[in-house]
Amino acid sequence: MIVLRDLTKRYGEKSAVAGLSLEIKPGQVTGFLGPNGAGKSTTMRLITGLDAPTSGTALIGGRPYGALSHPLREVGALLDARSAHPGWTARGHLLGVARSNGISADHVARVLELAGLSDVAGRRVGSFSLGMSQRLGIATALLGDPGVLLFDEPVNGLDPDGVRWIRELIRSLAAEGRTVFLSSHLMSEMQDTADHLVVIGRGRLIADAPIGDVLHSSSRNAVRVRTPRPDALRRELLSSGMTVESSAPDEMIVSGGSLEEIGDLAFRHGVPIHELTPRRATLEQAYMELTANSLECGERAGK
Ligand SMILES: Nc1ncnc2c1ncn2[C@@H]1O[C@H](COP(=O)(O)OP(=O)(O)OP(=O)(O)O)[C@@H](O)[C@H]1O
Repeated sequence: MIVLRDLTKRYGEKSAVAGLSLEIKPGQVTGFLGPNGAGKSTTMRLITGLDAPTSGTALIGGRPYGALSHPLREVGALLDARSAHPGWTARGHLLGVARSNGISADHVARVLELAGLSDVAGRRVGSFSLGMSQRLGIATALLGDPGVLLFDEPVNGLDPDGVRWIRELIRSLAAEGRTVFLSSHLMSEMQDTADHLVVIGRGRLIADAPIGDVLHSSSRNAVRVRTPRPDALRRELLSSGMTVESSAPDEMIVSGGSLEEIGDLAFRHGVPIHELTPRRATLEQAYMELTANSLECGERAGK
């Protein structure tokens, strides 16, 4: 479990993270979203002790990173894929990290295998593609078999096979009961991977909710209706306060009412229905609405 309490980081006049309080729970994948510059990487750096907060706390299993006696056994992080020294081999890099963290060398072969790097373990890291470097970063994060994992843009540079591999790995790590905190700008990937979402903007919390709730709250959820009497149905839908958009002569997209409400209304007025299909909002649509609103609020608050 990761607990943030009023976490704040200022760089000069600028607040990169501004009073963030939340709990990132074990046994699920928590997706971390926000526009460029929202403060995601800074938050991850504060959690992993790479930067010190201006005020507030970031706790892993109840303690700040600096108080962990064997940090890599408690928290693994992929924050910068190119952080390994280019002159080392992949195996040499992992052995060095294992040694300095009191982790048995046996774990090196295990994570090389897990990350699909066994065949290139003797190659210098400097010759690695971005995708191979991402895999090495993930192997390093998993080296101490930690209960808490942070991944900042882990699919960056991976090919479609690699993207699927990391999605399945991340899901299995959460299924094992670990705390997994994942940032990505790829909304479709996040929609497939995360159980819970934390959205921030300008360093402040915008949403902290199960992904289903975030999707459900979008105004882009609608119902597609086909009827041979569109004018009659439109009149009744509009007078019930719903919004109607025509998509074809006999077809309309209705928002502001559930499938059941629309079906019942049509039945009451004797309008035949040929199709009634829910049109679910995508995470991208829900996210755009959430972050657009936050910008408006931020601008209003700044006036
Ligand atoms: N070392 C630093 N010195 C000064 N400002 C910084 C520093 N690190 C981050 N910032 C600023 O803090 C804000 C948050 O940056 P951060 O990198 O955490 O955002 P992010 O959400 O990770 O963005 P992205 O999606 O682009 O990676 C930005 O305005 C950034 O310019």
